[in-house]
Amino acid sequence: MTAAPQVVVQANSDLLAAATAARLVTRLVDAQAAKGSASVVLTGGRTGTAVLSQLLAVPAKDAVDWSRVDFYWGDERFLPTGHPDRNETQAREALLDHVHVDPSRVYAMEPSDGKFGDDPDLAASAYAELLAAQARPEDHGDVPTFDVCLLGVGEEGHTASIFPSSPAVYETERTVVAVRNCPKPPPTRVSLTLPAIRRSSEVWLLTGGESKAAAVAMALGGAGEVQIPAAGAQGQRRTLWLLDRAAATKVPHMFQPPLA
Ligand SMILES: O=C(O)[C@H](O)[C@@H](O)[C@H](O)[C@H](O)COP(=O)(O)O
Repeated sequence: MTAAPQVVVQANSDLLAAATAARLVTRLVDAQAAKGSASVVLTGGRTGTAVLSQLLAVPAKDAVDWSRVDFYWGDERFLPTGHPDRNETQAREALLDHVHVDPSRVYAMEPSDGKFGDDPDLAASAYAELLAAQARPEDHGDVPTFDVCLLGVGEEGHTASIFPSSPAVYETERTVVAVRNCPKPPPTRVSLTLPAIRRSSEVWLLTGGESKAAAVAMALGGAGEVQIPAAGAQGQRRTLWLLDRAAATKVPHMFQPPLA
């Protein structure tokens, strides 16, 4: 059972990133208060990376014990270590290098020059094994119950590196897969699958700009996940669409906030 979508709209993309960062601090603080640690799945893309940068500006950011946060990725561009286009590289530059994380709790997906060489299938299998090892009995599966899974959304409705009508979107068993011939460069990636994403406690889809309005409207309007993979990204307890006004222009009326 997953949670029906909720929509929160901010005036512009900067406010979207800042408000999401503040919301994330609160979510991590609450998770740590409840169980001593917190887990977050990071996303690549402009919006996701902007949220990480904005986290540094959140006055209460150090209410989070960053050494007790488990960091995962929803997807990774399959590139060499330190490549500027890797989501890990961008996340380290935006946030992880600036707060006191526990390096052993930062779970990056293998690079293309890592221990599995340039085989993305082996890198995907290794990450699936890592997730299974991190899962506890109460998670009821081979993926930890991530406190929050951050996801971006593409113009054609992709999320993570799960693209419309792609082999990844049809995956029902594996939790992590290699993605080849990706329409968004670079072509080779490693990605969580929708079944893995749906093990999250909360899924936050964050996107802005007019170019995303159609995909957002279709996802919230009932499109299937094969056509709009972001529509299949739902959390066990909460599914939150965090938008700016430009991306929300076509959101179905049922999601419009009550008039003040
Ligand atoms: O590795 C990636 O590229 C991301 O994981 C991808 O899913 C991204 O989040 C969306 O394409 C949105 O990207 P923007 O926020 O830059 O539009």
